Amino acid sequence: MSGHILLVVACALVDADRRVLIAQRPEGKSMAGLWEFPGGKVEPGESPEAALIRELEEELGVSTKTACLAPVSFASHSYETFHLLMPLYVCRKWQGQPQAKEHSALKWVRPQALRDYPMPPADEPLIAALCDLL
Ligand SMILES: Nc1nc2c([nH]c(=O)n2[C@H]2C[C@H](O)[C@@H](COP(=O)(O)OP(=O)(O)OP(=O)(O)O)O2)c(=O)[nH]1
Ligand SMILES: [Mg+2]
Repeated sequence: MSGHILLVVACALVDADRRVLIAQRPEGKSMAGLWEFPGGKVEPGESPEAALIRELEEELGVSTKTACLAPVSFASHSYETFHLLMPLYVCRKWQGQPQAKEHSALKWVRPQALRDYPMPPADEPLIAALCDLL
């Protein structure tokens, strides 16, 4: 374990068929090419829910509200330069059609198929939690 704790919030959007939205990290970013749950860093003075609502708007162009965000689990993982603490929420109700505004691709996948997509190491335990829930 090295460095500071980085607080990142992430969201599994779940559609009517119980599929989950994953997004591919673009070239030029760390872990480029890996598939992740949309989300990002919580800014100073921001609540996790407000940060997630902001990130969903910025990254996907969808809007939702705190009442539509349900906590599922969290990731706690040591990367080389920071320790990631990442609450994962599920959201089943939002407005707008998700668009890849900051990612190179989006994909709706069944929970059991998440294992077929390379994800950051921190996300591994979250897949099981989602499979249990959905
Ligand atoms: N959003 C997201 N980040 C993840 C996941 N798994 C994982 O290890 N991370 C890591 C990657 C990054 O080191 C960190 C935050 O992601 P990020 O750099 O895209 O943060 P951000 O959206 O605020 O983007 P930026 O403005 O800093 O570019 O969390 C995940 O499933 N979703
Ligand atoms: Mg992000």
